[in-house]
Amino acid sequence: MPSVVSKFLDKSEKAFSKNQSLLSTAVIGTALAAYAYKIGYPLVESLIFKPNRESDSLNNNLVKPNGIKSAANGEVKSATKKPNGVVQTHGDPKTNSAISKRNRLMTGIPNFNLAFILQFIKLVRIMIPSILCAETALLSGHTIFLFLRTFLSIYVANLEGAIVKFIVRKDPNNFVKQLMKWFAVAVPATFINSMIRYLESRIALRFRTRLVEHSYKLYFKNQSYYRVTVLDGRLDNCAQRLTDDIETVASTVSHLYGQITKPCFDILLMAIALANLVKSRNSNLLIGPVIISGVVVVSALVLRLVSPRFGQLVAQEAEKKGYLRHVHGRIVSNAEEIAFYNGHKVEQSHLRSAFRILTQHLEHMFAVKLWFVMLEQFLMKYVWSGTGMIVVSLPVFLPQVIRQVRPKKTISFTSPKQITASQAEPSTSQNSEISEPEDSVSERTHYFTTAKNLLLTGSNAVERLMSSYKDIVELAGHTARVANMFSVLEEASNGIYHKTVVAKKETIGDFEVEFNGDQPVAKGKVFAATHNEIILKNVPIVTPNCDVVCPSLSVNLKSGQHLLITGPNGCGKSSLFRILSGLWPVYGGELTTPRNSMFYIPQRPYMVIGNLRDQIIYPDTYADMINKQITETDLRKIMQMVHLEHILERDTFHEIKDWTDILSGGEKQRMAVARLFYHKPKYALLDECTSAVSIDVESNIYQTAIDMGITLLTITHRPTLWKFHTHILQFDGQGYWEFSELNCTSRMDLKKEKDELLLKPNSDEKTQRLKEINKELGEDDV
Ligand SMILES: Nc1ncnc2c1ncn2[C@@H]1O[C@H](COP(=O)(O)OP(=O)(O)OP(=O)(O)O)[C@@H](O)[C@H]1O
Repeated sequence: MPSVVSKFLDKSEKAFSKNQSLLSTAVIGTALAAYAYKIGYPLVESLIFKPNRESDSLNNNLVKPNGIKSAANGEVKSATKKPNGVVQTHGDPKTNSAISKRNRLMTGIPNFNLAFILQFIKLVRIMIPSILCAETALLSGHTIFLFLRTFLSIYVANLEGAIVKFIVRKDPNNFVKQLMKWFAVAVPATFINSMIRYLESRIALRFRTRLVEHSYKLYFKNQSYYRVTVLDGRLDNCAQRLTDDIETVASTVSHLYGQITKPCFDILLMAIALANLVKSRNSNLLIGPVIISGVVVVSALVLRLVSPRFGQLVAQEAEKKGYLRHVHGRIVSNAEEIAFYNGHKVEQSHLRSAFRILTQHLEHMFAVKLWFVMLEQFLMKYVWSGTGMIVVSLPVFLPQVIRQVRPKKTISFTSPKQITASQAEPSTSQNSEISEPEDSVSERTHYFTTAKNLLLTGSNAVERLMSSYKDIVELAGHTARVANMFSVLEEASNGIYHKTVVAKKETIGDFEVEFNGDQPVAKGKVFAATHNEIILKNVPIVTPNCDVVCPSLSVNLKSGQHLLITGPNGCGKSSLFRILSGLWPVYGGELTTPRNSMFYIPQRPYMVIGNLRDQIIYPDTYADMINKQITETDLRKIMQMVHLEHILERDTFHEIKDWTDILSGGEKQRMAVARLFYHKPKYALLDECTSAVSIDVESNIYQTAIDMGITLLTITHRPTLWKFHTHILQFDGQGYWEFSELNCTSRMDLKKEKDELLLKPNSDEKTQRLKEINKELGEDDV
């Protein structure tokens, strides 16, 4: 069998021997052509198609959460989107325009450019707020250790040179001495290395803490967390930016500091050490550095030219990761509903699709990186090493060349020390004749090993500096996302919103939102109530999409006048609460509210992380409760008022549990009412907040609230609650409304008549009468 194979190989070798060189040339040529195409084509493409690409990618970024994105390719399908993102603004126009202008300067495709520098400076100011802070102290310590590390590298390079020299010289005594030194150096060297890593992690954590604190401050300022999700459409996934992106920025900046500082020290000190070494060999000081600098500069230019847009790629990756996390989050928070529906197929397909988008992007990134890294490695590993070898050989070969040209003049390879020694003892010429060749070889080995080590450290330093460029461009991607989040949060807290708006409905009434350029102006005036009154004078109800739901609403309500709000679905009842609470801008008219004396209870009650006590006192803390001199006995009474005493029989006030899952729908609603009784506000905005509570308990609750002196503004479809109200605001669903005193008896009669009519067989007369009654009751006409 082996003979058969060898014969076959023999034959094939003969067959291919003629074409072998041709074949190799073809393979190398094809590889080079493919490489040149891969590197060259994107360059040509970017030069020719650059403007279109940039605008495309910007558009894609703008429309994210509001436009509907196709799952597979991330294209926007929003058919009727406005050409410009509409900006909604309230607050001081001068400040707003200054903030917008500054923020506009800082946007664009993430790369190593002016926008990145501005964004980075902004983040650095947050991460290092002053010269005298913990971060500067840590950075100084880090710098000192990096510097010490470089010194040690030079010392070790020399030591290794000496060790090799004594091996070549066959001098065991000196070899052992140098080896002992080498082991002794290992102790501080390992300590310094560990300290460098420790300080890098500490700095990263400090930076992260600063950024997180700053972002939380902005996130919770003027309800920005609500505004950026509902009123503004620029932040696709705030959670991803607040967690992952901030963490990446902090760790990358901390890492880059060492990555750039250490090589700078290395290059500087290695250059000095190498210069001394070259000087000691009486060689030319200029040739080596000129050759090295030339090669490094050319390599850097080539890499800069062919470098893909890592910043943009990294920003897109973060965006896609954020989307995947968002889909996961939705499943976690709606697990029960999905399980009831058996909707796992749909949810799984959403997850898969989100994951596929991410993997497709990562594959694209890996492919782009492959070609770049190949070129990078070729230049840095092979071209530089070759150059290093040439430079190291120069002091060895050049004197030989010179000696051949000028044979009479002798240049020895001995060290300066030996030169002086040989000059001082001319009589020992016979000895030196024997020992000189051995000494000369060991000295040359010493020189070569030291120079090689120094050059290696130096070239590693330059390599790290150059690959830092890639890291900086990647950092630009994350920086852009974090800085952009800060800008949007800042603007949102100042009332500046950008949102892609879908086509408007027909204008209702004579109110139209006024635009300044592409910015709708919130012209309404808001006053703080002096006597706990609520007054709306010609206030329009306008949605974040700039749809006018009600053109002009006027209501005058005093404390003690309980208001019932009715109307068909989508007529603007909850929106009125949003305007009263200051969540939505006031686009016209005048609004007077006692904002701090109002307490809102939604239909879907929110359960906070914490124990049972925390559920009742929210948004107060335990310290607030103590300050208000409210005891657990008082809380127990409140629990009895809302008929939740049975929970106290099985649970204590102090156990932390997931109350969203533990409590039933009705129990959660009653818990929300318990909050109302704890806070005892002047006004309660009740948005169908007892729809899951039994009618008799609900009546009890309403009576208790009135007895406590709380004025009720209630949205409800239950006639049993009418009797607790004195006034009625009835919307007709067409933008019109009626505000009057509530005549409960006549309303009840109408309701009774409607119920009786519904039991009768269908007829034109019945339909006509039902229409009239529904209009009067402000109910949906079916
Ligand atoms: N965040 C939003 N962005 C855009 N439009 C919104 C937003 N919230 C509500 N709307 C729209 O505003 C209109 C009024 O909504 P609102 O919630 O006030 O209705 P509602 O009268 O409370 O209805 P329901 O009785 O069904 O609760 C609706 O057409 C709704 O689609």
